[in-house]
Formats: sequence, structure tokens, C-alpha cells
Amino acid sequence: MSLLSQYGWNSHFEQYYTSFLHQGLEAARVTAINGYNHTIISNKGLSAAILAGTLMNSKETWELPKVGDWVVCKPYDDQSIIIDVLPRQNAISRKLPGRSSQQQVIAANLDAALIIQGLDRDFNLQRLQRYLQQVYQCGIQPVIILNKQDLVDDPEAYRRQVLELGYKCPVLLTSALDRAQLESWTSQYLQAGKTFALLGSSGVGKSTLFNALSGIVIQKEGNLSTFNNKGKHTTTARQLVMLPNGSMLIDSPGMREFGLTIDADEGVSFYHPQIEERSANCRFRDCTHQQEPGCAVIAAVEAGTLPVNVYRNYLKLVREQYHYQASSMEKKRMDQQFGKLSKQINALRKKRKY
Ligand SMILES: Nc1nc2c(ncn2[C@@H]2O[C@H](COP(=O)(O)OP(=O)(O)OP(=O)(O)O)[C@@H](O)[C@H]2O)c(=O)[nH]1
Ligand SMILES: [Zn+2]
Repeated sequence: MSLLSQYGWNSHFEQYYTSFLHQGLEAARVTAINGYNHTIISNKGLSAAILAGTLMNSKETWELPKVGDWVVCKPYDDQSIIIDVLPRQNAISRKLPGRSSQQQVIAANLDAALIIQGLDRDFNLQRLQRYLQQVYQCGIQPVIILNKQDLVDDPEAYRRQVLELGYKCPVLLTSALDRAQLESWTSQYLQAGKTFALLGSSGVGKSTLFNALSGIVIQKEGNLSTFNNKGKHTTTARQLVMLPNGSMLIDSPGMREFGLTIDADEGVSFYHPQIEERSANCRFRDCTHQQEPGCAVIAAVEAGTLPVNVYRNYLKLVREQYHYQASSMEKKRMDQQFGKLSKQINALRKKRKY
């Protein structure tokens, strides 16, 4: 099997790559990014790469290569030049902290996102659902990992709370410090040739998991760092490594905030399995399940068949989404106001002749 196919190359990318073949360009996958320095893997192995100036000037930030992207490049001395990015199958993105509608692509071309929560202080159903919503929104399958199970008395109770939410995805209990246990679920959930990204707040154990899982591929990491050491030693912000079983893992450290990137104009409704299930029986098709007569969701809460906390969480998440929408609408309103203001200032300028 070629290196490319081991790294997840498939007919989707092949199809776009054919138009570059005649230019003698190579296909490669981005495995690490460190400022301007990219590390890519092609059929020839790992190499360093930089972005072509034309690529940098013609693309928005979110379109530029990210870890997991497939690119076409021109080999040049001991370094390749990335000419273009092949269309993504998907990408996980997040809202940039502090700004209302900017989004940042975290990793591209994933088979699943591993959403990690720590069972110490991090466990929070609300936050978990926010991650789930974002991951589903990006068209990516989630796997929920409840880490640090060694720190609580009854880890199963936490898992039950998550299962109660009704999402149809695996929910695993683990301890990043317990190697044997890690191996049992990785062999089951992380399949060869597939790409997984670790998502979760700071301190949940992403790096610990990443190190424990990838620890055996020291040689590959060794290659990578010798390679980076050509210049000077640097730590890579985000990287993709192949695990011993042939699956690939992307680490994204230090994610302090993970905001939803739902766009007000897209009119995307909030996905919640248990609400969805009931809403089919609401009297109104556009029922918001908040005060409408004939609401099957409210009826289920009253009848005790839908747990109150599940319903309350749902309302909180919807409110959060409204808040996000309001802030981007607010932005538009401010833009308009600003437009008016600058017209007024121009008029004033003419009048006063300065
Ligand atoms: N007891 C216990 N401690 C853990 C476990 N996993 C991680 N830790 C500890 O939790 C702390 C934070 O772990 P990290 O792996 O650095 O967390 P992170 O998610 O990578 O954090 P950022 O890099 O800030 O995003 C470290 O002190 C780990 O040793 C676990 O399963 N059990
Ligand atoms: Zn309803």
C-alpha cells in the first residue's frame, strides 16, 4: 500500500488531483504546521514545505492548508512548495474567541472527532452538547471520551448522564494514565487509515492521551522533530501522527474556548436527539418548545418522560445560539450605523471644508 493511501488518500482527492497531474505536482498530506513551516507526507515520506506566495495571497485564512489537508506541491531542493489545497471532505472549525462571526479551521478531513471531557472538574453536559452540536454541524461523527475516570468513585454514573442525552455515538470511559485500557478502546474505535481529532477544553487530558497513544511511534515523531530541528527546536502547535495500528490522530492543544459557528443566515436549528424525537408530535411545525400550546416536548417534560434537566439544557443551548445570532446581527447593525456615521462625517467635512 502506498504511503498516501495509508494516510487516507481516497477517490475524492484523486478526482481533484488529476487536474494537477500534468503539471508534475505531487500530492501530500499536511501533518504539522508551525508558523510558516509545514510538514507534509507524500509517497516519498516526510518533508518540509512552505506555502506558495500566490496561494497565500489568493486565499482566506480558513482556506489555507491546515493539519489533515491534502495539498499539491512542487518538490524544490529539500523543501516543497505547496501550490494548492485539494477540496476538503470536511473540517472542524470553531468560533474565534471574542469575535462574533470569524471562524477558525482546526483540522481537516476527519473520520471522527474525539470529544474529551475530564471527570474531575471539567464534566459539563452543557459544554459537551456545545461540542456535539459543532461537530455535527461540521458533518463529522463524534466519539465522546470521558477521561480521568480514575479520579471519581462512580464513573459509570457520568457515562449514564451522557447516554441519557440520547446522542447516537459511542461514549467511552477512560484514564489517559492507564495504557492497557487505552489500547482496548483504540483498537476498537480508531481504525487504520482513518483520521481522528482530539477536541476538548484545556486540561482534560488531550496531550496526555495523545502522548500515550502515539508513544510507540517514537521513530516517526523522531523523524518529524529531527526534521524540524534543521532550523531550531520548536514545538509543533498542531500535528497529525500515525498510531501503531495505522489510525491517525490530530492533537489540538490549548483550546480554551470552543464557540459555536452557527451562522444566523443559515437558519440551522439546534440538533438534540431527545427533543427531535418528540417534536414530530408538536402541534406547530415551527414549535420552539418554549410556550406553544400542543407542544409535545413540554408535554413530555410534564409527564416525566423527558428529564427536566435535559429540557433545561436544551433551552440553554438554544439561548446560546440566539445569543450568537444576535451578536452577528448586532454586528451588521453596527456596520450600518458606522456607514451612516461616516456619511455624516463626510457631509460635515464638506460643509466645514476640512
Ligand atoms: N488522574 C488523571 N490525570 C490525568 C488523566 N489525563 C490527564 N491527566 C492529567 O491532567 C493534566 C492535564 O492534562 P493535559 O494532557 O495536559 O491536558 P490537555 O487537554 O492537553 O490540556 P491543554 O494542552 O491545555 O489543552 C495533567 O496533569 C495530566 O497528567 C487521567 O486520565 N487521570
Ligand atoms: Zn414543541
